[in-house]
Amino acid sequence: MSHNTLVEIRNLSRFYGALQAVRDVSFTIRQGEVLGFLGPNGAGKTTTMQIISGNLAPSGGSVTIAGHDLLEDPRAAKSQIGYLPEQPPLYRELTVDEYLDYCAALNHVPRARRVQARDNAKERCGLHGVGRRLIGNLSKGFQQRVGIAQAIIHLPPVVILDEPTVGLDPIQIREIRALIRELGKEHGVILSTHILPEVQATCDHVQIINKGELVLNESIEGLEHHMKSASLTVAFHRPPAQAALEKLPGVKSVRLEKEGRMHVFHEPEKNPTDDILRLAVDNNLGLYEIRPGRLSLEQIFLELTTGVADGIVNETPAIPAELAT
Ligand SMILES: Nc1ncnc2c1ncn2[C@@H]1O[C@H](COP(=O)(O)OP(=O)(O)OP(=O)(O)O)[C@@H](O)[C@H]1O
Repeated sequence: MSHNTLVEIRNLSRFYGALQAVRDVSFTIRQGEVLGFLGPNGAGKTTTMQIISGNLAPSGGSVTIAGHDLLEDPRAAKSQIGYLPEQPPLYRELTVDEYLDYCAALNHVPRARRVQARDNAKERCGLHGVGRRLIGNLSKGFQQRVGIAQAIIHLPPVVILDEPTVGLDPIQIREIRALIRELGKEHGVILSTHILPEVQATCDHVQIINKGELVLNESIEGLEHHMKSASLTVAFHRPPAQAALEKLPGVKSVRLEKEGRMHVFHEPEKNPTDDILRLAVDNNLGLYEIRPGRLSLEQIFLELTTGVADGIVNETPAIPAELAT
């Protein structure tokens, strides 16, 4: 484990009866990194988060948190983690201060340091001024801040946030994302979400899980590269059969558009431009346009999780309303 690796997951798996919800998943998180964990419903995100946070036993594999093996030394490993589950564990009848004091005690913050820990967490989460309010009377955005404050009250190196912006309005979403970026400066953060722009707005690294398997593990820069380099738009006066392009090395799929135009999706490491030019010249296809396409994260997500990249975009990707919240 390198000196700034905070979480190391090796060959993690989890069965629910016959269903394998997580399959041989391995990854690491370093200090100062916000990792976006993406996947469609039922992909295995929550199961993975619950295992890493020590709330669910894996069927196989290992989890090491800040040097502590979660299975061999669960108490030490869990003390290094702050966890905001999908349903924040809030007591609506307590005030914010009462609740955070309780969480500090639960996380073994020494009694003499609890007030300082509480004030520090409130400060970082923008909760000053609401310490005496009942949690049940706060807006959803403020309740979510309280949920994040309980996750960081003991200053854990690793913070795990499961869908932290679900149900918030756009202003609250923006504030919580800014808070997550802020947390990422000091902690290693795992952010589970199915909101794609959230990953682009807050994360340094992105992972996509599908049917329990990791299908993408990339830095945001790597993803940008993938977005730019994984497709070509080509147009012919006398278009070839789709199958002729699909046969070229590196080509994954071809989509027909109007006026002899086609989108060619290819392996990122195997650009078929030369082969397409040769095919066009050898067969007199009247090639009049060839240029790199650009995929949106949504298209990469769809391609990896359903095998279909639906359409191609120009430099400003269009994101459907339900994903763009
Ligand atoms: N306690 C359980 N018992 C049986 N099956 C479960 C249990 N929890 C989850 N599953 C199944 O395991 C798979 C992965 O579920 P999980 O909740 O980890 O996915 P997810 O990616 O978090 O989905 P979502 O985005 O819908 O929350 C799903 O098929 C789900 O139905």
